[in-house]
Amino acid sequence: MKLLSAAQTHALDQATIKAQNISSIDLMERAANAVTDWLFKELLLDYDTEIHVCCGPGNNGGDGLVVARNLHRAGYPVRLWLLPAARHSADFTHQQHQLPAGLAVQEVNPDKLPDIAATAMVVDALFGTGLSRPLEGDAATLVRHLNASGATVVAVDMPSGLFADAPQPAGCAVVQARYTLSFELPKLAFLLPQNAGFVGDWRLLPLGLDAQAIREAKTNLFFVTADEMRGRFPERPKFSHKGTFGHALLLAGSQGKIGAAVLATQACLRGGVGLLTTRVPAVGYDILQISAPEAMCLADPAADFLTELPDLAPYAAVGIGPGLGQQDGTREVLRQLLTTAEVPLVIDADALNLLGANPELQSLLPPGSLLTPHPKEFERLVGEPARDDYHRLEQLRSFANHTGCYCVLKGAYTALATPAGHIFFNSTGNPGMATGGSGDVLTGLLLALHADQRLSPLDAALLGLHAHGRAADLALPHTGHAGLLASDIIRFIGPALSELEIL
Ligand SMILES: NC(=O)C1=CN([C@@H]2O[C@H](COP(=O)(O)OP(=O)(O)OC[C@H]3O[C@@H](n4cnc5c(N)ncnc54)[C@H](O)[C@@H]3O)[C@@H](O)[C@H]2O)[C@@H](O)CC1
Ligand SMILES: Nc1ncnc2c1ncn2[C@@H]1O[C@H](COP(=O)(O)OP(=O)(O)O)[C@@H](O)[C@H]1O
Ligand SMILES: [K+]
Repeated sequence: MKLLSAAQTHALDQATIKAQNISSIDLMERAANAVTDWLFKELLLDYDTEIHVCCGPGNNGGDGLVVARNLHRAGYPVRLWLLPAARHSADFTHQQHQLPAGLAVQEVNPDKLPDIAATAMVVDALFGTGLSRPLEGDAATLVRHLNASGATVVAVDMPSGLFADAPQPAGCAVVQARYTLSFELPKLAFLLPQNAGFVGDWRLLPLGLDAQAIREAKTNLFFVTADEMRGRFPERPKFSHKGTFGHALLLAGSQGKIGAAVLATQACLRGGVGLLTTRVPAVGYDILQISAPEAMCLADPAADFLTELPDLAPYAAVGIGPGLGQQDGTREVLRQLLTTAEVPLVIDADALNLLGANPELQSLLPPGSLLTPHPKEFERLVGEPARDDYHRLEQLRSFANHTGCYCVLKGAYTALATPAGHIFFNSTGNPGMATGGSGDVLTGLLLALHADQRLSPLDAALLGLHAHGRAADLALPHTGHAGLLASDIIRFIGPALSELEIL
């Protein structure tokens, strides 16, 4: 799915109105009816629920007027609050004239704000994508009052005060929604950790926007859905053999962190690799052979950390990083790998930290490699803390662009930046994955997919990120969030990948 800016969203509304020969009021009715349907179906409101609908002066407010009208007609005791404003949009004014006589309407008085019980439901229709500056004055006062009430806030399109595609200054008033009901396409703001407290759980409601206009909209930001990934993982041909799926080399582990090598090894095997050789320091040899008999093990001459790069000739892809440590000898293994490898590289964990501590190594990165930092590793890599999540995305894009590499930023909605400047947000996964070893599993899985010559580097990365989160989602009913272990993710890699084989 494309992520569009506020301006593009507006243009898409206009294109839909033209293509479908409808009025903007028709589109507003569709939007507001979708919101009302959702409230009926999902919130199961009692007829004595206290409901407040707060409307701003634009079309977001217009949506709110229609929602209030719908709820009132359905017999709910709705109170409608209008924010004082010098001007209103034409569609707002039109909808204001359609309000039924029995519906209680009041203008917000900042000196006597509405009494709102903590058990109430509030529909926030103050501002949507038309927000042009941070909230202040009456609007900010009302928003702070709503947030303090403890009521369940359902935001229409956007939590009011939040920009769809840009940061707002710290401390600004922004609605803290329990749910945000947006239309058809998500907004970039929904995917960033700094906005989680405002957006709450977000849902996309159908609006029937013009498909051709969506196809033609230009963007370099995408939210990757399960529907889009289906059919992109090629089935295994009947006469395939282990050579068909590539021989991968994994460089991992150090004294006390052989577990990371084991997890990445097992995940790589479950990722469908044809053959896997794992290189560990000698201390890890027995452990690895016992815990992953399907993998071959090459012990380094050193006991506790890697000091020598094996001959790379047999391998279709190389992964490096999980549990590696940052010893000088290991740094030299990394340097040698970067200068000699002619196959795709997957670079994670301490290999990233070594790249951060030794920036001269970054110029050796073979173009097309995949790096998988979490935000802290990414900060070490670029050597500069991000101002906010939007700035971090720009750093990510610029890093991918100047190194010619694919670079991931891990977390909820993991982002993948490509050398061409696109950013893809992953849609799978859950907070149970915030536990040691989840990232090692990702590295192993990505390595398997990079060794599979049938996949482009981009498809390998997108499929790996999607399947990793999906495997954790499949494990969740068996473990719960707290009980989810990295090894549970490994168990469900197979089923997660199978889902992606079928259209
Ligand atoms: N355009 C369309 O056809 C549709 C629009 N829809 C709704 O319309 C919304 C966008 O409507 P608008 O473009 O009218 O924009 P908004 O309703 O989000 O806000 C614009 C209004 O708020 C004022 N404003 C902006 N920032 C302010 C601030 N900080 N303090 C005080 N006033 C401020 C503007 O001057 C303008 O009057 C969407 O979010 C969505 O909810 C939906 O009804 C679907 C159809
Ligand atoms: N709240 C979350 N929601 C979804 N995915 C998450 C969440 N927290 C962590 N993850 C995923 O789990 C993995 C954690 O990786 P990482 O931080 O490297 O862990 P480790 O180094 O312990 O293996 C990443 O793929 C990340 O996207
Ligand atoms: K809103």
